[in-house]
Amino acid sequence: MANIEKVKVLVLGDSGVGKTSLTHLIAHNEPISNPSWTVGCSVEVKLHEFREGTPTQKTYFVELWDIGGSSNHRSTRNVFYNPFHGIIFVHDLTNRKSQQNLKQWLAEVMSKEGGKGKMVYDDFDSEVFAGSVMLPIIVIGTKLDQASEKRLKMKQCNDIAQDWGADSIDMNCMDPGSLAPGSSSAVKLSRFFDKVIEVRYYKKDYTNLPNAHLSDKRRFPAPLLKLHHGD
Ligand SMILES: Nc1nc2c(ncn2[C@@H]2O[C@H](COP(=O)(O)OP(=O)(O)OP(=O)(O)O)[C@@H](O)[C@H]2O)c(=O)[nH]1
Repeated sequence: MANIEKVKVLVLGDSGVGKTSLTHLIAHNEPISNPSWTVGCSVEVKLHEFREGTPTQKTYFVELWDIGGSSNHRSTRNVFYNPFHGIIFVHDLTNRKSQQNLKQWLAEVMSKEGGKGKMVYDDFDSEVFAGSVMLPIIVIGTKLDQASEKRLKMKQCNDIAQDWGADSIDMNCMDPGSLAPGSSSAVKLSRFFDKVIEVRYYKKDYTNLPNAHLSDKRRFPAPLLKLHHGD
């Protein structure tokens, strides 16, 4: 176990959207009955089989950094942000505002004062790789069990994941079957973690990896965020 390499994934979204519930389900394969309000940050670890079922299969640790969503802690939580290798954006399907607020979460996590200067963020551009920092993301909508048909239709018309070109999952975090092995949600999540690991550990050889073409959305549905340094 000592030699297992790890990646760090941030879990971001408004307070109460279900980040702790989601993180627990991913890490333990079972729902949490009574999640407490996250103060600061809590970290869960998942063992992930990278490129499962292929000759190059390898085990990695995925650290899931569940960041407390309360706006009271906005000014201090940036200590948890860097460095990280991917982001799970979480919103509540019964609360449209929580989806819109993900833009602010994106801006918050990408703005870093000091050090190398203030970072700015571009629109998501899944076609751009070279010469930039690459960041895999995925958007997860929670409380599917409580969302009305009307709300889900509205979301389809105004879907932030689509706007960003990101992959997305809608799910009930209280249902242990939501991420059942082989389900489309589990496959999407597994591919997202694969992507995080590839960008983190295989970046130099990325263009030489088999099937490592952004246009191949079946293999790499998670988009990449292009970052650059601004003034
Ligand atoms: N029915 C239902 N309830 C959910 C779901 N996900 C989370 N909840 C409930 O929503 C409430 C808030 O969930 P948390 O996981 O604590 O939310 P959080 O985003 O971690 O909140 P903060 O710690 O304040 O940032 C809890 O009562 C959960 O049981 C879901 O998919 N379905």
